[in-house]
Amino acid sequence: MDVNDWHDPLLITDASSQQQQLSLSFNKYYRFSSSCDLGNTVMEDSDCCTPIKIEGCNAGDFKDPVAESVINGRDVLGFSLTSPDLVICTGSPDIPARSYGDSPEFLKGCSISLENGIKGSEEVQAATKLLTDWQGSNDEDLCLPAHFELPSPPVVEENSSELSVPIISINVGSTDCISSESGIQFSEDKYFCGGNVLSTDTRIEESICASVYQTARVGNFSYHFNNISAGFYLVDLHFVEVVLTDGSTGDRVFDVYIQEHKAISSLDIFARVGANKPLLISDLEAHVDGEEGVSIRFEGVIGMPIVCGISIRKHYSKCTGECELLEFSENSPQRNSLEVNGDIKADGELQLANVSQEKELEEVKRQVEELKRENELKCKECAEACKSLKDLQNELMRKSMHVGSLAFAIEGQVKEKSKWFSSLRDLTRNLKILKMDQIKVSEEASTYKQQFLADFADMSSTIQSKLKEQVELHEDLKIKFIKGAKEQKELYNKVLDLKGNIRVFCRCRPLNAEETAAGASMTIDFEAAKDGELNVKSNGTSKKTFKFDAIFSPQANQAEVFEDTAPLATSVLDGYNACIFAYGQTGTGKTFTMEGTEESRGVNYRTLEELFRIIEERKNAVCYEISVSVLEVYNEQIRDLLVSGSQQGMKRLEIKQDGEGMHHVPGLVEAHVNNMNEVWEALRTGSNARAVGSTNANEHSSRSHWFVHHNLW
Ligand SMILES: Nc1ncnc2c1ncn2[C@@H]1O[C@H](COP(=O)(O)OP(=O)(O)OP(=O)(O)O)[C@@H](O)[C@H]1O
Repeated sequence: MDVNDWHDPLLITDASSQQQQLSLSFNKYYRFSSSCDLGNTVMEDSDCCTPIKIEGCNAGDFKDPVAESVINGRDVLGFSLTSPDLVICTGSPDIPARSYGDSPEFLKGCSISLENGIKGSEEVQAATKLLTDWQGSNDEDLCLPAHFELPSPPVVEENSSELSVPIISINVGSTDCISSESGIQFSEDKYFCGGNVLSTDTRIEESICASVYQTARVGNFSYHFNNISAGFYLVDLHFVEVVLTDGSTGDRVFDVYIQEHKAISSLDIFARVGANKPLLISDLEAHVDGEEGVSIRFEGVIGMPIVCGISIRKHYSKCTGECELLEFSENSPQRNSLEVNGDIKADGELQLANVSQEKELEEVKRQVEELKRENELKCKECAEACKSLKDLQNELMRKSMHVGSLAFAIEGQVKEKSKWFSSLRDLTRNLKILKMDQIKVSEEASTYKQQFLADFADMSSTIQSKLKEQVELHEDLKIKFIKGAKEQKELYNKVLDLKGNIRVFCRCRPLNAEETAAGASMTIDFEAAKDGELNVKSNGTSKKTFKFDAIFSPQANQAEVFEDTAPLATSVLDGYNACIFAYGQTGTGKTFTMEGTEESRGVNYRTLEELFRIIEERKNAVCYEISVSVLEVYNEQIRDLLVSGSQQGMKRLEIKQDGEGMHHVPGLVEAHVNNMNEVWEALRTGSNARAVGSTNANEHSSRSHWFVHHNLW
């Protein structure tokens, strides 16, 4: 805002808001551009979305209140927020802009009226009006109130007896001299400067002289009567509105200046008497000092001035006053004039009148001083009021901005809410659909359940009968299986019996490095050994023949050797006793054949593997418990190899024979095993406890007989 941009009274109103309306009236206001920057918000014309009412202007005067910055000579300010509050600012229709000017000093004349119930004090308003009038008169000195507010001009009766005979009367706009019914002579139009002549056929019959009102002068013009001598005069002006007869109030408004002092302010003939009605404004004072004559100037405010007749009369009462003041100046023209008038008063009376007038003058001066002080006081009050107005205005702006932002926020919330409502509605609808589906599904489920229960009962009875059949079949099969297995076992063992209870195999190890180095060679004919006959050759001829169940050549591996002993594992699990042992000279390969190496396991390990495989295979039918005992016969003594070294020899072990002819060693440790690892652990414990030594034929020769006994239950 620019503080210097003070203007006409300002009215702020919000015609659209349903809320409390706020209207402010100022004698001045800040001028904004059509785009107002308020804080961070730039309000453009296009932002004006609120219907706007500008008080004091006709609705059709303009469409865009901001774009129309001047209406009928008044400045108009408009701005609007998108908030529901406010805001429109316009110039007051009552006071013309040019009456005030743009002076910042006019701040003193600020008056405030808050139409929402807050009003400025009457004193402030009165002072404001007074100041306004003073400023409007453009007179720095105090003037009579009649100068700044036009009093209702008298509509003089045409036959008024108070009117004295004019010294000059002009029939304005006419070249004819006419005489009125009252005898006044209106001469032809002269003494004018500017304007145009207007004539009409309309006769204003009710006037003192209808012909006077049939011609007129229109425009900005003036009259100068320079043949009038010094003195006091009264001027009568004849008006009639014969042109804008269909117009309205405010179509033609003008001022009249006599001797360049405003004598009539904002005269609106139509407003006073309407159209085609005579209007006589009389007794307008004119004082002629010297040879200047009388000048009358007409100046338009709205439209062009118009006048039909002018009369100038002598102001006798003023002339009398002059004579009173000039009583001792015997040779003066004034005295002569007073003498002519024959109205000179006695000396005493004149002195009394003089004293009385001096007192009146003093009183008037005192009142003027008092009014000046009061004026200053009121000005201060006005300044304070204006400051609070400014604060209020700022507060109002701030509130408006706040309201605007709240409105935005609310709008956002409302949108969000409506979105949520619509989502909720959709969800509710979906929920209803789902509930209906659920009911439908429940009904179907109930139907299916009943159907299923019925079917289930049928199926259950069917299954039970089938199961019963299967159980019976199973039992039958089981009996048959057991029977078959028994038969198979018997047949199998019969086969073993047929093969012989004791079977002897011969395995020949390959020549070792020493033997090869010593030039030794094989003396066995292994081609012939395929049939179980072992020929020992000497010097190329067969020297002796041995018969075995099978003969394994040096090329036979551990798996081939185990193949012929594997069936014994099945026999053992079928309840037969079996014994596998190796016999032979030292270094011939007994340990290798029975134990083997980690890479090439021997008969022991492989037989145990086979045992546990069959146990796993039969676990659903038979439950086996396995224990392992390891003993050594060394120097014709029995040693328990699963007993720790410190306990060795504490108990003497012997081989006993029971009543059934079975041999056993009472007190021998039996280690219960569940898998191959536990068995192998027991065997390794026993192996480590064996008595070993070296012989000429074997570096790690076993010096004992080692038995591994497996008990099965
Ligand atoms: N079939 C074979 N193939 C290869 N090497 C073998 C074979 N049989 C035995 N050997 C080797 O011969 C050597 C002697 O074998 P092993 O210790 O088994 O004889 P042994 O009969 O147990 O001797 P001892 O009665 O003195 O304990 C070992 O080094 C062994 O690896």
